[in-house]
Formats: sequence, structure tokens, C-alpha cells
Amino acid sequence: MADKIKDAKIVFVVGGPGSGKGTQCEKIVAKYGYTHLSSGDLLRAEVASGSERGKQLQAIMQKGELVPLDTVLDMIKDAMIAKADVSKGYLIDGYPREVKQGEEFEKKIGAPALLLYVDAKAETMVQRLMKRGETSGRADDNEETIKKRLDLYYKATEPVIAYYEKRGIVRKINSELPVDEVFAIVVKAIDELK
Ligand SMILES: Nc1nc2c(ncn2[C@@H]2O[C@H](COP(=O)(O)OP(=O)(O)OP(=O)(O)O)[C@@H](O)[C@H]2O)c(=O)[nH]1
Ligand SMILES: Nc1ccn([C@@H]2O[C@H](COP(=O)(O)OP(=O)(O)O)[C@@H](O)[C@H]2O)c(=O)n1
Ligand SMILES: [Mg+2]
Repeated sequence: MADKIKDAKIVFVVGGPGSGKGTQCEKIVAKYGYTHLSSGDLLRAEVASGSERGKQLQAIMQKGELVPLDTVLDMIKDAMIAKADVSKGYLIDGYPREVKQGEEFEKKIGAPALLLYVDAKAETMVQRLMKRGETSGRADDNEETIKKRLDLYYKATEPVIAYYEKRGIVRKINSELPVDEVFAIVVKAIDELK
């Protein structure tokens, strides 16, 4: 099973909260048929299941902190294996959140071929999340938690980008532009993979 995954293309999608990772991933799925795995969505599904583990996760996410590394990685790995027969590639959205998460992913699953760095200004991200919060029902789309998620992003996640830049696989995407213009840049980066 793990062998099958090794042959598939793995794309990390990294960017601040509300930068537009999920929006671009949806468009990539429509055009390229990749499998989209949002680590945040996987965690929210566990919370929604009402399990004991979900309750613990909910408390951490509501504070804007990171859940234990093994929890997220196991969820991603299981979801990848479930799609191994049909997947042309994987979009791993919102992961790695810290360099250690990237290292563990590579040990247990495989190396990414590309890292899409979805970049927007802090001000833009806050605005988008406050707007999304009006309808998203996400417990972490509130002013206080957004601030914590942003702080953690700059502290823990930005170093991830520097780490993969050394390998030459980072493509920076300016997500201040309208969605379709952002996607045009994304398409170029993905087409380079072929
Ligand atoms: N103007 C503009 N708005 C965008 C763009 N991308 C996303 N948005 C809006 O910004 C909000 C957040 O976008 P998401 O795609 O959910 O962001 P995300 O990076 O997945 O955020 P998290 O799930 O919090 O990690 C959404 O409500 C989108 O409508 C963009 O390229 N341009
Ligand atoms: N790899 C990950 C992904 C998400 N999470 C948790 O899940 C929350 C929501 O993740 P998300 O990717 O949907 O949203 P953003 O924080 O990027 O806006 C984060 O704030 C973390 O608490 C995590 O701990 N580790
Ligand atoms: Mg998202």
C-alpha cells in the first residue's frame, strides 16, 4: 500500500489561515482530478463524529493551537491509503504546520514534489476569516482565535517554507489577486510537474 502512494505526486499546500488554500485546492481538483486532503477538514470530521478524541481535538482547535503531530499524520495517511488506487496526485492542504510535521510525513509516507505557498497579507487573511466566520460555523473563525492562528503561522509554519525552499520545490502564489488570477499561477506551477 505504502508503495502505491510513493509513486503518486504529493503537493503540500501551505499558507496562513484564510489565505485561500481550500479555494485553490477545489479548483485544482476540478482541473487535474487530484485527491484533496485538508488536514483541518479531517480534524473537523473527527470532532463532528462526537468521539472522545474529537472532543479533545475540538478544545485544541478552538484555542488555535496545533493538535498532536501523530494524530494529524495518521489521519492523512489513512485517507491517502483509502484513495491509493485511484489517485493521480495528492493535495495535502494545511500541512505541514511545523518543520517536524514535514519530517515525519516524509519518514512515514514520502517526499513532496511541490510546495504551493499561498501568500496573502495578514490584514487580508483576517478580513477574509471574519467574513467567512459570518456563515462558516467554524468555532475558530472568531477574532481571538484568528489572532492566535496567525501568530502560530508566522512562528511555526513560515519556517516550513524556508526548509523546502532549500530543495527548490516552493512556488509562491500571490493570493491577493482575484481567485481566477491566483489559479492561473497555480496552474503554471502544477503543469511544471509533468
Ligand atoms: N478575493 C479573494 N478572496 C479569496 C481568495 N481565496 C479565498 N478567498 C476567500 O477567503 C476565504 C478563506 O478562503 P479559504 O479557501 O477557506 O482559506 P484557507 O486557506 O483554506 O483557510 P483555512 O481553512 O482557515 O486554512 C473564503 O471565504 C474565500 O471566499 C482569493 O484568491 N481572492
Ligand atoms: N496540520 C494541522 C492542521 C490543522 N490543525 C488544527 O486545525 C485548525 C484548523 O486548521 P485549518 O487548516 O482548517 O485552518 P487554518 O488554521 O489554516 O485557518 C488549526 O488551527 C489547528 O488547531 C493542526 O493542529 N495541525
Ligand atoms: Mg481551509
